Amino acid sequence: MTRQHITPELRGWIVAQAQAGHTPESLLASMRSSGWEEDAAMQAMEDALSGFLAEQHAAGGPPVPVAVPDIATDGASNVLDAGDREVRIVMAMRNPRVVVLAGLLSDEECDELMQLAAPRMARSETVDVATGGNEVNAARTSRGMFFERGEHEVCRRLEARIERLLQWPVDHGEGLQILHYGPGAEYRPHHDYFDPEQPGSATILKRGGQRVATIVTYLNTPAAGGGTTFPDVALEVAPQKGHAVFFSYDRPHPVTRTLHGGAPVVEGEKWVATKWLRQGVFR
Ligand SMILES: O=C(O)CCC(=O)C(=O)O
Ligand SMILES: [Fe+2]
Repeated sequence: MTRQHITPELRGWIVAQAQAGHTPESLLASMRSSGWEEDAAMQAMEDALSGFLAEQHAAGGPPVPVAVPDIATDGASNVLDAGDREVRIVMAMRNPRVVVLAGLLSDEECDELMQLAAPRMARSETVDVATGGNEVNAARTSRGMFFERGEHEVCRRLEARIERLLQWPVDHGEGLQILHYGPGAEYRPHHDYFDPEQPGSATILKRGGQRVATIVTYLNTPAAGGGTTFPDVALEVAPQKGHAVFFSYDRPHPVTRTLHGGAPVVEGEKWVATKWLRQGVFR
């Protein structure tokens, strides 16, 4: 394939078409009909759009999007093969990308994770973006702990299912985090990615790069409250034992509309297992 030169006019046209919501397929068809070869047209589209996004970023716009894990939800079936278990799609939305799954864990597996975590629970800390260390945070009144990746058989099972459903290597994930919320406890809305503007982020990002997706699995069903909220899109996911909510963010920026939180538990308690997926290998 010869790489054809993209004139500024063509580049402008490609960007304008994409912004107007035309699909890559229709752009490709237009370029093919004006004599472009398919491979060259695809390359030109990619060059034009990535060049445009890089300029936007340089001009203070959002960072350039990266590839993120996803769950295939456009097939005819709402049943997914997680390897050793079938998992069902409860709901899926595109922007932000949010998918709710049923049956990611069995009741017994949920119980086992809570039991294994219980003796190790401490007041939750969040990563201190100013220093790269950990801090206790008033916006997060849960208690929590981290398992090492693959620390127990039940962790390995969950990690293998997630790897298979997301087509994202196990070693691109952090260890499971278990959180426990008592009555009134909450996790106020936040983003899970690391803010590149913060001085501590560079240190954090050396280990595995950015977080690009989250999967929160509910280990029990709270008596009342404790939903996972997405305030940008007024969505609330009801916590149910064994269900999980997946969401992805292709850049560390609010344009991803992935602001989310754990609403206060009104009655009873709430246990979750959170898995964060990274861009690269997390060691
Ligand atoms: O508890 C929830 O519903 C959300 C947990 C969460 O946002 C997190 O662990 O990052
Ligand atoms: Fe979160």
